Amino acid sequence: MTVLKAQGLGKIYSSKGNILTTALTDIDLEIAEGEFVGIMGPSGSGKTTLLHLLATIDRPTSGSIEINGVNPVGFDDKELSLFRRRQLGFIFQDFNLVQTLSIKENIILPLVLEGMVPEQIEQRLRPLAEKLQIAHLLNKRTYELSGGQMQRTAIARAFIHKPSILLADELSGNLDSKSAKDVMGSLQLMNEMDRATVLMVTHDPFAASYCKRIVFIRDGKMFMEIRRKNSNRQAFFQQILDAQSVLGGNFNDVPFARN
Ligand SMILES: Nc1ncnc2c1ncn2[C@@H]1O[C@H](COP(=O)(O)OP(=O)(O)OP(=O)(O)O)[C@@H](O)[C@H]1O
Repeated sequence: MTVLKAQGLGKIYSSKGNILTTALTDIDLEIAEGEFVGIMGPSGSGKTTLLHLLATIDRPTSGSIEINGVNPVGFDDKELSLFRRRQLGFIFQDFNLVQTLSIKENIILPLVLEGMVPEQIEQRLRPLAEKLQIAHLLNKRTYELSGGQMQRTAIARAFIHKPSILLADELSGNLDSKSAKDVMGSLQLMNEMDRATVLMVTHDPFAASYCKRIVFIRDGKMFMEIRRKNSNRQAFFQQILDAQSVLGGNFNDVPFARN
């Protein structure tokens, strides 16, 4: 089943003085249920723009987007935020957790907003927290957690309402290599065991090596796509590095030692 379908997506920004910047041109992207897709490309190639369009945070200049068969084009702001809250799960580089809430309160927030009863919330929370190895942290506050623990909390919050797709923006960007490994392993677990559909933007070839498919963009256009053939993540990591060298440009590379 197709979860996300983008056709002919284009984005032109106009800034002060009527200067136009073409950020994206004619992007087609289809993501099926259970896929784990990475978007990579040199700095300024349009990755964040693409993620914002797919997340319905920004509107395309041309083309269309369907999420779960729904094109949100005519939605007003209120309908759009409800659509986003129900259909999408977000994971950000800086975690975006609420500091005044406990870890548990942070995770269950999407269910509380939907008015779910406490027993049902608990039934959703427990197995998810255990799977992400944060069950022992539920009564703590965000400042008591490590970066990796905070990001696993953010994954739990993004997934607890069973969104159609998880959208992640540089989720390993603020993490040391051990935490990045744990967080990517957790995301992989959600993908493999719970069939979470994941789309992530990343600069980091190590994080990207957990994906099953990588879409490379350059100068706002689709450049190439590579797929992981088997469970050999190290081989895929090498394939990603090779693709980056073909692509050229500034990738803000991270040390390769992580592999
Ligand atoms: N709000 C904006 N107004 C005008 N131009 C913008 C805006 N946002 C992005 N751009 C331009 O659009 C192009 C694509 O930017 P985008 O941030 O999507 O790239 P990126 O691949 O995410 O880059 P990076 O890896 O450095 O974060 C760039 O030329 C950028 O300067």
